[in-house]
Amino acid sequence: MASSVLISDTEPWKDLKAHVADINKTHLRDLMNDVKRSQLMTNEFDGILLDYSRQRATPETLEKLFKLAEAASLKEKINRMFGGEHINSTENRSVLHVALRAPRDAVIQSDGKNVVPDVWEVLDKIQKFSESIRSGSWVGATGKALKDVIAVGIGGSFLGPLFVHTALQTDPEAIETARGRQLHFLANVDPIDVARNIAGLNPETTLVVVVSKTFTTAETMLNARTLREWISSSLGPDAVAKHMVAVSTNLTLVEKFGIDPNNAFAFWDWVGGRYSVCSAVGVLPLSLQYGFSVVEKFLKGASSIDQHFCSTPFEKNIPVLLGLLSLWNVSFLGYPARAILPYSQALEKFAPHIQQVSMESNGKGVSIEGVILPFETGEIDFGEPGTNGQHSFYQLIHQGRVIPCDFIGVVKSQQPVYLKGT
Ligand SMILES: O=P(O)(O)OC[C@H]1O[C@H](O)[C@H](O)[C@@H](O)[C@@H]1O
Repeated sequence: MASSVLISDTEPWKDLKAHVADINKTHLRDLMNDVKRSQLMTNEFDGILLDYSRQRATPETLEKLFKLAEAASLKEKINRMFGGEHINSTENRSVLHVALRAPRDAVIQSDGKNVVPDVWEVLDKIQKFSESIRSGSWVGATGKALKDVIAVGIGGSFLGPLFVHTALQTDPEAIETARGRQLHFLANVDPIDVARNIAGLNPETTLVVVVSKTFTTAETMLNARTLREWISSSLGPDAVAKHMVAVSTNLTLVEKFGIDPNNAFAFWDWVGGRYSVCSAVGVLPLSLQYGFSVVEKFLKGASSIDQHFCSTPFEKNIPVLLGLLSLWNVSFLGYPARAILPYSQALEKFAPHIQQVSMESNGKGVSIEGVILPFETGEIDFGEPGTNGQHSFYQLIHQGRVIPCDFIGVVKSQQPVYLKGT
């Protein structure tokens, strides 16, 4: 497809537009009676089962969506991303968050350089540093071990790490490795958030991690200055070196702020802030709380789905299927919202994380060439764990508007409780 042609001007798009009328004649009840269709519309990878049989779509819809993906050169675009090409055209940068979780021996190039050794240099540094804090070999200004951590950051420097922390909190292995430690997140510029975070904490035993890709974000810098004052007014200005570290791509500003560059953990401009949870942004605070080996498992899981996304044919490719179905719902069927409904309290912060990842990326009013789009894009994501949401907004979903829902179930709970006789 020539880059100046809008996707909505292609034949596969027009074909899907016409197909909407066919789907409008069907009822989900009848679609679900078609056993073969239901079997076709499931897919499994690495313990994840995707069942999309309850979408308002048929195998024919899928065929048409795959043709649209072809017209959009989706496969080539995926290859270009993994190949380190500058697909972030507005900033002229590679988009390589996948390199953050690549195995040590992988080769991923950006601007003619393999970036994987740089990634592992920082991961090794995090492992060493977090072990020294956790073991008590690194102590604070008054000689006490640092058992509590406040991670200061907002947006992508907050939501991903908070999501993973919330998910790990009730994992049996992570409970053991986090014993005696606390991890807090300070994001809001409202001083109430500072007050809540430091309540009950002692600066003598607290480590502050300032997390900011740019190191200029107003909220984060104000909160960082507030905590610097909290530490230095209680322990003296020299204590800052022992009690504050940073994660950033802007190491010059980190040093200017007064943090020892040896205690700064780098990442790179080819990591979009909202996709940075697998960089030091997430790995440092989470390793301090749970130990590096627990966090490494998270990186391995992310790497596994990267491989799946990169190499699996679209018919079986879970991220591609989810993306195409979202496009179908939003831009063809006209459903603007999507509810994310995990039936697991551990996934409580999943919807806010996806909100940023999806809504800060998609839903633009113009094409990548700046041409105004004649159709709606991007979904409004919201969600709550079930069953809480059932007693709140499900009423509207049942009886009011049509809202496509992603139900997420877990087969084996982190915390199984079986009450006899129920
Ligand atoms: O990590 P920082 O540079 O402090 O940025 C924090 C956030 O700032 C802005 O809101 C950007 O739109 C977000 O994508 C980013 O995550």
